[in-house]
Amino acid sequence: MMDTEPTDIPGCYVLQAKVLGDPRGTFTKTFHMPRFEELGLRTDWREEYFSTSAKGVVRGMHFQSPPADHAKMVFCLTGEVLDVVVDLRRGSPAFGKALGFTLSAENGRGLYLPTGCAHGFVSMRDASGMYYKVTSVHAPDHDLGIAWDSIDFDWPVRAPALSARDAAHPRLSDFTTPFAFDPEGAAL
Ligand SMILES: Cc1cn([C@H]2C[C@H](O)[C@@H](COP(=O)(O)OP(=O)(O)O[C@H]3O[C@H](C)C(=O)[C@H](O)[C@H]3O)O2)c(=O)[nH]c1=O
Repeated sequence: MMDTEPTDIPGCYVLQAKVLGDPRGTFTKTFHMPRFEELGLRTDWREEYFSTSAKGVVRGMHFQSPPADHAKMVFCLTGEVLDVVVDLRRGSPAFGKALGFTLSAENGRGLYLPTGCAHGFVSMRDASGMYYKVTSVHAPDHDLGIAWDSIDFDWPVRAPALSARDAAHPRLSDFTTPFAFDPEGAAL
């Protein structure tokens, strides 16, 4: 059954799924409504999607601005990524803090991000598949980002493959956050 590990960003948790193996391969459950409710995690998901990335690709750092902001959960279904989250919530004790977590099909680890955090990753192997659930539908006008290399994080790549959009995001130092930290809601 799913377990969570708190991180140094309030409301951001590592999700540890149980990877069940047998001679055919593996079975990993990434969402279970009663368990998520028991863990105090959101269950009001509105969209899910997945992407595949070649080795050395960076996607991020993305978020959706209010009123389309969302909580997000991600799992790496194939390959391996270094998943990165940065806290953009004014007043958070971890404001501006960036953390990285190795996610892979083998380790069954996912990440749960509350609203007000930006998300990205670098693919560490070819064809790394990332699966997402988010609590709001895609809103192109609110689908924003921060330059991947402007956060306080030591990426293992120096010249990654980026989309033109990701190459053009503002730097964190030039960004005025629309998010405020809510100590009551930190668990979500
Ligand atoms: C997110 C999204 C994208 N799109 C379209 C827009 C583009 O034509 C195409 C690829 O979009 P984008 O380059 O933004 O995809 P990623 O760079 O993988 O972005 C994702 O990866 C980062 C790391 C995240 O954390 C975000 O959840 C998500 O934005 O799909 C849609 O039609 N619906 C959607 O919900």
